[in-house]
Amino acid sequence: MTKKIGLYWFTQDLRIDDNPLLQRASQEVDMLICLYCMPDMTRFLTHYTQENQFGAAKLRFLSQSLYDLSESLNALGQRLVVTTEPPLKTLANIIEQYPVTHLYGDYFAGSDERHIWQQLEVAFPSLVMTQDNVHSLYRKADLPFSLASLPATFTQFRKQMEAQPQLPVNIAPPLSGLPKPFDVHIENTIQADDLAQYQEVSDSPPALFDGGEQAGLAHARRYFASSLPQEYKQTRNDLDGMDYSTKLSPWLALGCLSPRTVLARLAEHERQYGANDSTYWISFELLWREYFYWSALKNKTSLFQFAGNKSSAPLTSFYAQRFLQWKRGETPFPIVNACMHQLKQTGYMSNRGRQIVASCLIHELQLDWRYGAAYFETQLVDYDVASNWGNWQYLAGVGADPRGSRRFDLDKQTQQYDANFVFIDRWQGHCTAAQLNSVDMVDWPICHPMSNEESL
Ligand SMILES: Cc1cc2nc3c(=O)[nH]c(=O)nc-3n(C[C@H](O)[C@H](O)[C@H](O)COP(=O)(O)OP(=O)(O)OC[C@H]3O[C@@H](n4cnc5c(N)ncnc54)[C@H](O)[C@@H]3O)c2cc1C
Repeated sequence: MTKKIGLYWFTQDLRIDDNPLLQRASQEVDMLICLYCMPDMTRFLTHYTQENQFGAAKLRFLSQSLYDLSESLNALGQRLVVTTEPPLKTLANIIEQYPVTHLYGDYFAGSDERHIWQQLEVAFPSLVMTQDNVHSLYRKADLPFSLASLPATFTQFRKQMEAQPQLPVNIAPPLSGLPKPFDVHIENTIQADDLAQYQEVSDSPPALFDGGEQAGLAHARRYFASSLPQEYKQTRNDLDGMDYSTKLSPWLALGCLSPRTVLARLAEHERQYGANDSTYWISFELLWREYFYWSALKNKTSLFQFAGNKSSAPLTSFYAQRFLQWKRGETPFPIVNACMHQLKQTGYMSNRGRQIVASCLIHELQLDWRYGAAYFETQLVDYDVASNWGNWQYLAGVGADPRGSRRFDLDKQTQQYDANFVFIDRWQGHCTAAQLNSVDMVDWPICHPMSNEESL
């Protein structure tokens, strides 16, 4: 009998625990290839961000996560192949050159991955291709509506999901082993030792997060064993520190942690400490993540379009200088600068901070929101296509917000969240020379009046 050879394409599902798709592959095929293709700075990203590489914290977290996955796969008798070659070319080459019978992949929220999947479906009609929801809390069959009738707002979505008799938090049983690896020759692979070396980027500050499933599980265990979730709702809008919010997003974003596992830990916490408004609010935020995920699947490429899912685009222009100031944290707004420095150095920014800097880019700097979203994509350790682009659209008034765009008063935000400038001082937000325009409407350099000291 001919052997069944499977190819598992890892993307944002870098884990063994609660991975129903890997579970399925382990039952269906005799041999398996486990593949991950490193993300690259696409032309789109380079164009929108004027950057040519990802942030150091993001790369470190990713490589740690891949190293951890590779170790876990080894322990189950498997091997992870990591390549810098693009996914479509790599997948197509493997399927053409080797007797691959089955292909497995997550239900990707990203349109690039979905496009690749569709191209493979057309090119290899006899290949058995299986997708499952590894990244999300729900599976498609759990939704009480079809994707086409996904509610237009988060509140409607949440109400319908919460009205379900019981949240379907079925965690896949642990894997006891995996089919043997099938040997393939792939160009430009990265060895596990090199992934380990990636972890130490010499000139970057100490990392906030350790990548990988083991670190993610340990973090979730620690967080939910503490009393922190009891006051989450009161603290979640803080700007700095590790304890004011769950800090689960980096592991959730790369799929090192399953959202179902997080909900199970939350339920354990509630049994031990009691449920309150704050513990409920953690599941509320996870529902936001879920809403953005299903919206991305429904809205497809409009997630990246200027007008989003509206009929007309916002009125903006492009000011290269302003965008550069925003990225570098050199705007006239100290709180924005502090947040942007924090992002650059750590790969992380609080939810409040993200709302503040996005509002600044959209309203004060009057830039196209996609420049901001793309820059976040290159820097965030917890970058998630659906949550990132969905939140940006929401704030720009072209997404799922029934209220239209949201402008944050930056002075008020500073008074409310950093009245004593502790955060601004720590992240060096004061930028004395900052001004928005360096040239006037006919490109003539603007001379600002000299200060008293300079004029003496
Ligand atoms: C402009 C902008 C861009 C963003 N980009 C991303 C992104 O790329 N990846 C990402 O995971 N989150 C993104 N968020 C959402 C949110 O800021 C982060 O999830 C949160 O700050 C992560 O920290 P935490 O895990 O401590 O969150 P917590 O406050 O502890 O929340 C728990 C979990 O709920 C989810 N969550 C919380 N808030 C949101 C939200 N607004 N939208 C979607 N999910 C949410 C996350 O999975 C988070 O880990 C963005 C928000 C804004 C305003």
